[in-house]
Amino acid sequence: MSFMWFGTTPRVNIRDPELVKEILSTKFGDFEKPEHSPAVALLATGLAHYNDEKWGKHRRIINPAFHQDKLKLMFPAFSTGCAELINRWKKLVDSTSDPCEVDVWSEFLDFTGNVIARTAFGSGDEEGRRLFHLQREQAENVIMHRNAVPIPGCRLLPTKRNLRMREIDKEVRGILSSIINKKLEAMRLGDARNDDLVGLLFESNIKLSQEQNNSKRLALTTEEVIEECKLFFFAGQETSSVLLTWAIILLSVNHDWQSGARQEVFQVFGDENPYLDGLSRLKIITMIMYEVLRLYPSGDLLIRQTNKELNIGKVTLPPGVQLCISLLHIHRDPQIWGEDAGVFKPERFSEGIAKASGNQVSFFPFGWGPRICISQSFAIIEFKLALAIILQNFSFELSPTYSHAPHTIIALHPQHGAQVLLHKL
Ligand code: HEM
Repeated sequence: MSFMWFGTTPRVNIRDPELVKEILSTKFGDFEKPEHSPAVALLATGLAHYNDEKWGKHRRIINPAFHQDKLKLMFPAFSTGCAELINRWKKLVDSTSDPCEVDVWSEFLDFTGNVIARTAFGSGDEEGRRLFHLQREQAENVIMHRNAVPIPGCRLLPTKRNLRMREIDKEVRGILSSIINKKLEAMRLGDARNDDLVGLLFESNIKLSQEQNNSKRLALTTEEVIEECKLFFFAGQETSSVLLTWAIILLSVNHDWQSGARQEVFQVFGDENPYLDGLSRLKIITMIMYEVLRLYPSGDLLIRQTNKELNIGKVTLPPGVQLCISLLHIHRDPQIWGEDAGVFKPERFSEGIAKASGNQVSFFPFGWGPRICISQSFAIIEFKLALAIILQNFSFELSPTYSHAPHTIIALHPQHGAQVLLHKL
């Protein structure tokens, strides 16, 4: 445990798996996620109203969106997104020379954004696509905001960027309100689909209201549903695109693993389009995914803030202290993973996560405990499907223009892009 200051906030760095377990599994109310800065809040404040005090044990009932049966309904949206990606890459290779250089980072941002747009609002929904572009622009503005020299009150000034951020927020809210109202009307007429996120949110919202004294009032207000939808864009796009990006980079330099994974995909699916049930039979791809998430966890830092005086290990902390859990440090700690902790070795996971991590909380790319990622299954299916289809259609190697510079801006990005050379199979 080490101490530091973050501005005026005291911070404690946590590296010990036992303490990680203690902090992440502590019952609701002892810790909260710290509030977002106002700039990030414009992008998504959903996390703020995952307020434990307000939602208590019901907090997760509003998010059943990614249960296995619901994922089946969403699978066509994943497949359509993948087909579009592959067709675009094929055209690119055909229109240039083979091999063709592609920056997979920006490609995967588009892909995961499209998947979220479809799974959130229904296939081919233009409003979903518009939202995705607006939220993407908003994310870029937030990043520039975070990189700017912090001058107190500067966010309130009517600068070009500040005005644009508010304009985007207004348009996003307008589109989401219209989608939500259309859904409500469809539900009233008994004509609502429940295979997209908004439909599922409403379904669980009504269920929760019924559980709460059979009240007719919906548990979530429209405003809260709007924030929920914004959060899904924010939480679901960057993380998944980062995972696919690092996987392609690592497989570009580990050709034996790339060929092994391709062989496995052909064994399970042949030339057929991958289907949901078959994805769970992809053992090598699962090992690769875990090893990528170990070395390049999409979100590399989890933060909690003490709500009251608490004993953490042997130390008593006052309220208001931030606890920073660095996934990067723990995932790469040689004392836990051995001297080759920094080396890509998917075989570590050949007997599962518990064996690889020595039965301790030393591998937790999706978080751990009560606030674990609600969309873990969604993200895993999206990853396996996309990688399987890419491997069926292309081989790839690192481009000479690629320079390895992982850096954290919200998620662990490749700073200068992720250029690879694609060969059509
Ligand atoms: C590779 C993909 C992903 C990774 C590595 C990932 C990782 C994480 C982690 C580490 C947390 C816990 C944060 C904490 O404890 O402070 C989290 C929470 C969350 N994730 Fe994901 N995530 C991924 C994909 C997604 C997707 C696709 C969505 C939505 C469609 C999503 C929605 C959320 C939400 C809403 C939370 C907040 C849960 C809460 O606070 O209770 N994530 N994710």
